Amino acid sequence: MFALPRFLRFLRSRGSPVPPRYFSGAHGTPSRPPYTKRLRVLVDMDGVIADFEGGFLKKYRAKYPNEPYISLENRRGFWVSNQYGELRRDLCEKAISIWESKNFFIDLEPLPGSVAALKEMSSMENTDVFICTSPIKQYSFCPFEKYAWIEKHLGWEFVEQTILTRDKTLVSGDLLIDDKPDILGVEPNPTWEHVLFTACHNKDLPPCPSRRRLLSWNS
Ligand SMILES: Cc1cn([C@H]2C[C@H](OP(=O)(O)O)[C@@H](CO)O2)c(=O)[nH]c1=O
Ligand SMILES: [Mg+2]
Repeated sequence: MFALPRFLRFLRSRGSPVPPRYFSGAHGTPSRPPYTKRLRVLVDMDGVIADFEGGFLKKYRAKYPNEPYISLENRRGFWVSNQYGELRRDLCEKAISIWESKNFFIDLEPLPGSVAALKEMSSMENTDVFICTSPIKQYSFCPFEKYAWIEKHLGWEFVEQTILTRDKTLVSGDLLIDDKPDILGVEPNPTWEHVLFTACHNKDLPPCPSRRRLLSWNS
């Protein structure tokens, strides 16, 4: 399990220079002097840099003060609406109404240390950082608010580095830092290695020796 400083050292070791013959452009001309392979890091948004779970619970409790709720400590399973539906069937729809509402995504707080960590990673030599996030299917507000959130908290440069997709397996990269335990799509062999970001809903999953975990953005 990585804490941030060790993770950053790991990134630096992955972004090491390689001989020119592996990375040349058309007709043997160097593609990007000084002949380095750049490390491409894809960073998920909700549950990794934006506090989806905390923002959900706050708005759910404000909208439904008399309904039961699940504390972050007791959250299990990726999909919030599934666990609320198990608590009581009609709570599934009530949960969905929260993230389908205007201002849900723009109002999310950044997760501690995430903004500084993204800026640090993107300033590292030979490292390209992209935000790779899935919008919800009800698209009235979410896609716009995700871009607006990124500009607000990370700056305009990161809007340029943003990929919105419902299928992350189609995006090429070296690493994907994501809180979802299973990232599936049409591509059975994505190019990236999935680093699981620890969140309230996945903290109790049994350790998986073949998958790295990043504990948090704080050292
Ligand atoms: C419905 C739901 C969505 N999400 C997030 C994940 C996706 O964003 P991201 O790819 O940035 O993690 C987005 C659409 O599903 O909403 C949750 O994290 N939990 C949920 O229960
Ligand atoms: Mg996520």
